[in-house]
Amino acid sequence: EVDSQDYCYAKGQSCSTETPRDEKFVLYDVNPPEGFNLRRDVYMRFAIMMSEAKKHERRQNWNLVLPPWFNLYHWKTADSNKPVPWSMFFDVESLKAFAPVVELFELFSKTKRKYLEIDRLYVLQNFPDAFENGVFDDKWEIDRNCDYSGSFWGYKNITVKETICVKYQGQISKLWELISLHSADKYVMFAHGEIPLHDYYGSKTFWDCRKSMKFNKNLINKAKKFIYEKLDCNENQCNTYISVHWRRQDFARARISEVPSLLGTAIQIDKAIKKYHSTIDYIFIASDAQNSELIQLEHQLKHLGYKVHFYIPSKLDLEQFSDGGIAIIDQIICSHAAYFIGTHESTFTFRIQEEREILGFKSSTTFNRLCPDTGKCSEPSKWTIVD
Ligand SMILES: C[C@@H]1O[C@H](OP(=O)(O)OP(=O)(O)OC[C@H]2O[C@@H](n3cnc4c(=O)[nH]c(N)nc43)[C@H](O)[C@@H]2O)[C@@H](O)[C@H](O)[C@@H]1O
Repeated sequence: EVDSQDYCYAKGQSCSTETPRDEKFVLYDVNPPEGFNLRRDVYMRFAIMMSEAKKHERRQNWNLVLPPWFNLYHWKTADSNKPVPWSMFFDVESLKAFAPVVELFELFSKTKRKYLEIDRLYVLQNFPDAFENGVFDDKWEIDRNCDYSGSFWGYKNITVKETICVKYQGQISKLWELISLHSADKYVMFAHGEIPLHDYYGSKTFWDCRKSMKFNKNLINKAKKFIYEKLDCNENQCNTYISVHWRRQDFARARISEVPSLLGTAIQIDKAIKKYHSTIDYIFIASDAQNSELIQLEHQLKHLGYKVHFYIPSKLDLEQFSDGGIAIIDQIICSHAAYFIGTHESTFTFRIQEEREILGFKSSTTFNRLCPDTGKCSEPSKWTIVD
């Protein structure tokens, strides 16, 4: 470990309180089955908490460690048992301009440590009854010492001094109350980071943080090249194509009251185009569907006179970008379309909608959903940008 005294003397300074030794770190992890796009929202909760901390004198030395992408349930193609840094998907300099974040590997290189011992790991858990006495209060309660079944993103050289289970509900800023229980702690981790909620969802700070989540340049370039070559557009707001996020797999099996059949999807896309943009004949479809379903949908839409495009990664693209990068490229292409139709309650769709708000599209071109073939179809929630 770099000794902060040596650091100060080497620089010929007297040691102020702001030395590397004083830097403290919050780490967090998310429930393993949660997907990529919910995890992006969990990051925002922590990033906003850490950025707000800069306003408090006693919290200014806290940093957030970006949890590597590791073993994601939906990512089956690439080598998913290697921890992937955030720079693969995001512009980390842009994240840093919003909040004090470091990649996990940077933590090792920064301190020249070979191992990391976390002072305290809080395993967050839900209260059995969130609405005790009919009200949802923000509260936490230390439960007991307990075990953690996570694997620290595959890092064998991370250990913990003490693991504590805590029932927790409410705003994320209350985590400071837990942190302050042991003021000498330098490395504090929260497991089940998805449990604390945003302090203010949809606020200006929320959107500032969201805007800072710029994608990795290679992914943007790949998506823009596709848009230019296949969808004939070189602008931020394209008027040459309509995009659809067609979430299938578990949604098609377990949410049949909320999603359309294959034929129903083609009919709805056709209707939406006729209603809003009758001159457009390019359709871009992002989907997690099986190839056989994509071929059938393409066939239906071609039959109705449309030119259908999918982004199909080459083997090299897959190796270079991995499943996560391919999903982002799909999202970027959807974001620039004249009109977007998403899947109800898919976080993949939500992130595209946010991107379109940032790009300045009219909300009426963004908050549209595929409906079930029959039965009720509620309006999608509209989370519009606050500048
Ligand atoms: C009901 C919940 O839904 C949640 O999914 P939902 O919010 O849509 O969105 P995600 O949490 O991102 O999970 C879906 C994953 O499936 C892939 N995927 C989905 N749609 C597309 C697409 O259009 N293109 C590409 N390339 N990949 C796609 C992608 O790997 C993505 O991370 C799940 O994470 C939860 O486990 C649970 O199933």
